[in-house]
Amino acid sequence: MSKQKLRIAVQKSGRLFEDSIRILKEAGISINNGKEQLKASSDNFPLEVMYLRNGDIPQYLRDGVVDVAIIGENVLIEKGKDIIKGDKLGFSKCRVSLAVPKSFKYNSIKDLDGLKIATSYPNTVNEFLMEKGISAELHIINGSVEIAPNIGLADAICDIVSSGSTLFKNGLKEVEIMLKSEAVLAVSPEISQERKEILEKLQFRLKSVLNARTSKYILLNAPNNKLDDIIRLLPGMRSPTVLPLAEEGWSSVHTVIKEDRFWEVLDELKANGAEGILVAPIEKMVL
Ligand SMILES: Nc1ncnc2c1ncn2[C@@H]1O[C@H](COP(=O)(O)OP(=O)(O)OP(=O)(O)O)[C@@H](O)[C@H]1O
Ligand SMILES: O=P(O)(O)OC[C@H]1O[C@H](OP(=O)(O)OP(=O)(O)O)[C@H](O)[C@@H]1O
Ligand SMILES: [Mg+2]
Repeated sequence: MSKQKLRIAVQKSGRLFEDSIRILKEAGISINNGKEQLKASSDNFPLEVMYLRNGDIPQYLRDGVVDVAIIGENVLIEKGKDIIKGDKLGFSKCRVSLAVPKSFKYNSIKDLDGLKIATSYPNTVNEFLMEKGISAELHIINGSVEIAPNIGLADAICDIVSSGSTLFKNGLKEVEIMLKSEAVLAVSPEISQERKEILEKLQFRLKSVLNARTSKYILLNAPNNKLDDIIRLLPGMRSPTVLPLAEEGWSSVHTVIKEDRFWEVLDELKANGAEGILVAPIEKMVL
């Protein structure tokens, strides 16, 4: 095996840290030192982990000092348009939105023309406003953006929204969603061919973890005369496994299903005579 290691940047502390480490672990990659070290190696996969500030990661990727990173799409849109976005990782889902005080009579984006907007995402806001032909004065602040209207610093804000509770607590309402974001595996445009090969192995493992997370293994008993209908509802990976039950006229059907699809088809399965429906988690799923 090659001596080269793939260098991955992971947020040192914050919203992305725990889920980033968890997904690497579920992909079978053990990371030795704690994050106090700022740099750690895996002993069972050619990977070196650098713990960095989220906001600094696009520059490290651009310079080729790290090869890949787990980072919010929103940060790439703000300051890493030249970075390859890579696969979505399914966590840290949020949106970047404009919000105004509840009492603000908001009809359209035109209402923000000439006003002051506080944000940590100036490029994203500027681009959005420019597209709409609106000009506003931006106040760039790094945190606690939602407090800006209350202290008279701005008329509106642009920040990350997830549950909406920070907006609510600060008496604000979301009026425009500028973009939706989740964690992605971003890739440096400078990555070497040799490290790209390691990256492909990592991507394959991450996909298996993500497929497993969103899928369930389902087992049920079905009367034989309804098997065709039930199989139509549960196409599975290639096709379901059908095994005869000890009781004449009945079969056991085993298959894999996306979790959200399960709830959609449950009533139809029951209407077709399915019984004893069991749903179990899947640890890894290799397609
Ligand atoms: N409330 C939230 N819900 C879901 N995802 C979020 C939320 N807030 C932030 N995120 C996502 O997690 C990423 C990291 O957010 P976090 O607040 O931990 O870092 P930061 O303070 O912006 O960065 P740094 O590491 O530079 O201090 C964001 O870029 C965004 O993609
Ligand atoms: O819609 P909500 O679920 O309330 O989430 C949104 C809040 O979460 C983030 O802040 P965070 O808690 O990461 O604090 P920070 O400003 O210190 O990064 C973001 O900047 C918002 O303030
Ligand atoms: Mg934050």
